[in-house]
Amino acid sequence: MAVLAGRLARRWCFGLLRSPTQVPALGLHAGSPTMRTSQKDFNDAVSQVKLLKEDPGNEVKLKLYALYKQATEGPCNVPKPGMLDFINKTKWDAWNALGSLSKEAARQKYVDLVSSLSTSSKSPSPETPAADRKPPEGNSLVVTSEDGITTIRLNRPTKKNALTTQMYHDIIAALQAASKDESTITVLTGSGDYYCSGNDLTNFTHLSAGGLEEMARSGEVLLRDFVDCLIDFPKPLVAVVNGPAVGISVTILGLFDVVYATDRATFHTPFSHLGQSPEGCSSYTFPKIMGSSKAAEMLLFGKKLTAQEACARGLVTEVFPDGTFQKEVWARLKAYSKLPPNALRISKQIIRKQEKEKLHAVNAEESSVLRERWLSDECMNAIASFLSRKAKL
Ligand SMILES: CCCCCCCCCCC/C=C/C(=O)SCCNC(=O)CCNC(=O)[C@H](O)C(C)(C)COP(=O)(O)OP(=O)(O)OC[C@H]1O[C@@H](n2cnc3c(N)ncnc32)[C@H](O)[C@@H]1OP(=O)(O)O
Repeated sequence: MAVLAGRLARRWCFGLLRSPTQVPALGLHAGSPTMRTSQKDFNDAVSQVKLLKEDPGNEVKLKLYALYKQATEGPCNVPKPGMLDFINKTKWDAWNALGSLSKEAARQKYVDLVSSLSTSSKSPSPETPAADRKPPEGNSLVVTSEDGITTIRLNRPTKKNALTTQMYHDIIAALQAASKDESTITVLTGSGDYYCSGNDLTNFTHLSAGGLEEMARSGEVLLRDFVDCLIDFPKPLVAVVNGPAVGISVTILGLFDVVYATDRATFHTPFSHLGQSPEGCSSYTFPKIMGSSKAAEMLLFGKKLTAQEACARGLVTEVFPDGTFQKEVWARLKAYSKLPPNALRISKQIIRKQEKEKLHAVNAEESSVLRERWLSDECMNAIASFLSRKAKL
């Protein structure tokens, strides 16, 4: 019963706002600085929300929800939902945060907010440069093969390429195909300004009938399969880090053969902030790559590294100026892809062979520890906090 995060979010915010039965008759007057907002203004704003051309995003939808409740029912007067009821708890928090704001003031704020959205969500004019338009969220993963290079591109730029559960499955499938195709080198990269913002935190809202325990169990299996696939990948694996990288997109870098980064990239793993623990074999590869105290600074305290710092620590192979990043990196990879594929394969095998067994054991342990973490109060509170946009990591 996995439900995509966006659809879920849309359903819970817009669903509530769309029901006409939820627009009861209010008193006629509310205040703007000089004029009062009428019931009609408010009702019109409620109708306008349904006609918005662009999804205004979860943060705005949450504000609209809270203001609507405050405007129609007054201060939050229902019991706080349980800790595991992420979505209703997030909504309750937003409504409750409005405190004793009067119905009139809430109505006014609602109307103002909708009016600002209606102005900003007008379709872009034909003159809008293509680069300023957001590409549609169609294929979250794009796989291409050219010049001896198979490229797996994370393609959810509006969500900073956060990894949905479907994307983990798709990456596994893409890696399996790439390991057998004609290409010499395989590349992982991102679309837009981010490389990847890590695990999509809304993955945690996809509760099946088995509840939280079942979600954590299937999360453990998926994580282990995903990382196993990287450990066993037989060809040179290159990360082309086109922007900031967070969480699992950073931890798995220790399993890549080469990591090229733009100087705009940053690297951080905010596991403690999220009540979680390291994965991607980073509990083993990071201390080995950069020494235990530097690894601890990243894995325990979530220290964010610049690309240059990550390079100095050995996590990144080379940093390129952002302006020439794509050109230089792809030119180099094209040259490397002309090397004899079998020699590359065999050399990689020799380099990695000694480690494989250890890496699989580390992966299994990290995944199992994470399963427990996902069920902890610390983790659940952190996810709820992200979903209610209280925290930016
Ligand atoms: C038990 C089930 C699990 C199943 C899967 C198992 C697989 C294994 C999991 C392994 C464990 C992995 C751990 C990690 O990766 S931990 C790291 C998780 N990532 C984060 O904590 C980053 C959270 N995001 C942010 O802090 C910021 O968004 C960021 C700094 C990345 C960017 O900030 P900025 O202000 O520039 O942009 P916005 O915040 O406005 O972001 C734009 C929209 O993108 C959405 N977004 C971004 N990152 C994520 C994310 N990680 N998950 C979900 N959504 C994300 C953000 O909400 C915005 O959306 P809206 O426009 O709709 O508001």
